[in-house]
Amino acid sequence: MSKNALVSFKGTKNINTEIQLTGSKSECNRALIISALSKKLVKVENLSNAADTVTLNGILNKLGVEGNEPGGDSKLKTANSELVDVGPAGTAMRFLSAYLSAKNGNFLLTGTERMKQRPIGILAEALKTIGADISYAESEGFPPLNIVGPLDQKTAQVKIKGDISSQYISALLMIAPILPQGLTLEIEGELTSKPYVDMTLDMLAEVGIKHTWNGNLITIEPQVFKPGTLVVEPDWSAASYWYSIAALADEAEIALPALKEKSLQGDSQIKNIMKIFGIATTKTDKGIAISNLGLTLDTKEVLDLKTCPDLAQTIVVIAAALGKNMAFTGLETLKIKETDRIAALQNELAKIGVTLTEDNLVYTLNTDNLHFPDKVTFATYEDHRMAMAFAPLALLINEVEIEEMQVVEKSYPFYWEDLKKAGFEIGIK
Ligand SMILES: O=C(O)C1=C[C@@H](OP(=O)(O)O)[C@@H](O)[C@H](O)C1
Ligand SMILES: C=C(OP(=O)(O)O)C(=O)O
Repeated sequence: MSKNALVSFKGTKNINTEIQLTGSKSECNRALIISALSKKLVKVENLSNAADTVTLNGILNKLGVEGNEPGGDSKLKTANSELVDVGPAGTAMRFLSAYLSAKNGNFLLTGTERMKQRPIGILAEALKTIGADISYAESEGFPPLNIVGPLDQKTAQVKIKGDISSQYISALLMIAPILPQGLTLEIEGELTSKPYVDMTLDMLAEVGIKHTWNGNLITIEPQVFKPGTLVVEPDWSAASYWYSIAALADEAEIALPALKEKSLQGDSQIKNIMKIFGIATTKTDKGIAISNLGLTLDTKEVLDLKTCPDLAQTIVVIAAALGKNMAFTGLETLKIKETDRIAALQNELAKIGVTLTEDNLVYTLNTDNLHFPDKVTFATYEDHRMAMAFAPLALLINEVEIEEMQVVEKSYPFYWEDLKKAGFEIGIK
């Protein structure tokens, strides 16, 4: 049964703590797929306890690594398909669509009701062009998918739209080395969430997979994985909530061990963005430390979040709470994530008198009527990032109630324990 968190922070708002963040779910989910494709020649270290990673790991372990090579005519003729349920994990859905297409077997790939509304047609059609046997089990263009593998490669050249989700591109790039002809992806339109494609290519490079990227063409030839270990870094998207806590506190010194300034994760750019809100990041022997310098900058610039969509809720909520009428671009993909994150932000910010309005793809905050009631209950819409972005408001609101507190498990299961460690009181209703 779902429970709500009652979050408060009594006394002076000084935060002095050290938080050991879990591994990046994006890095983990790539590492797990790469490890399976390499038939376990590649090992993974520092696996995250994020539910999305636990789910993908469980699925891959159950499927085993036999039959991971396309090309033969080993298709299973059986009518019975194996059910593969990713729950709410977007990366697992997208990466497995490609992975299962290349694997010998007959699969029904599905997820939560929300997952069935998150588009997958661009990836499924690209896979079909390559030679995969995929059909839509319910609605055209959406999960669940019927997949009969292994694919019989027809072509190495495939066009793919870049502006809906980078996960489609990462999914294809990871299977490219094991395809008999490799792959050349021609990215059409603007590439959204580019750092996630860089992360995929960097992790492939770590295990010996070379690529070329010229203009909008990315090519990976057939290649073998080099044995090795992919060591997962802590999650920078999770770190963003500690920047938010630092920004809303009166004073803050927060150590985040093992976090790397130079990271494979694009969300590490939170360290630059948060300078606007007076948060300094320093490198330490153990990792990084963040502190509140007590001065915020007046920014008139429009902040483009196209390369870091998972930071959007964190940043929009901090700006709203600090009364900054900032403007943002690059938020187009937020509508197809765990929930329609634009609508969710609009609904919940209204509870503190803030509006977020769109004009020509520019989203502007109006905080002229910002106020903090004694208690506010925030809905989370089955979205971990709604819970984690709004809970820090307990530094400004006497009591914050976060509905369905367990949503955080998707990427950061120990979020509530870590808040307690930092001095927050967490009641459960
Ligand atoms: O590849 C990844 O690990 C991810 C890519 C991003 O999605 P989009 O490419 O759909 O923006 C991001 O929002 C998601 O949380 C993780
Ligand atoms: C969008 C997210 O995840 P996914 O697309 O993998 O479900 C997220 O973690 O914010």
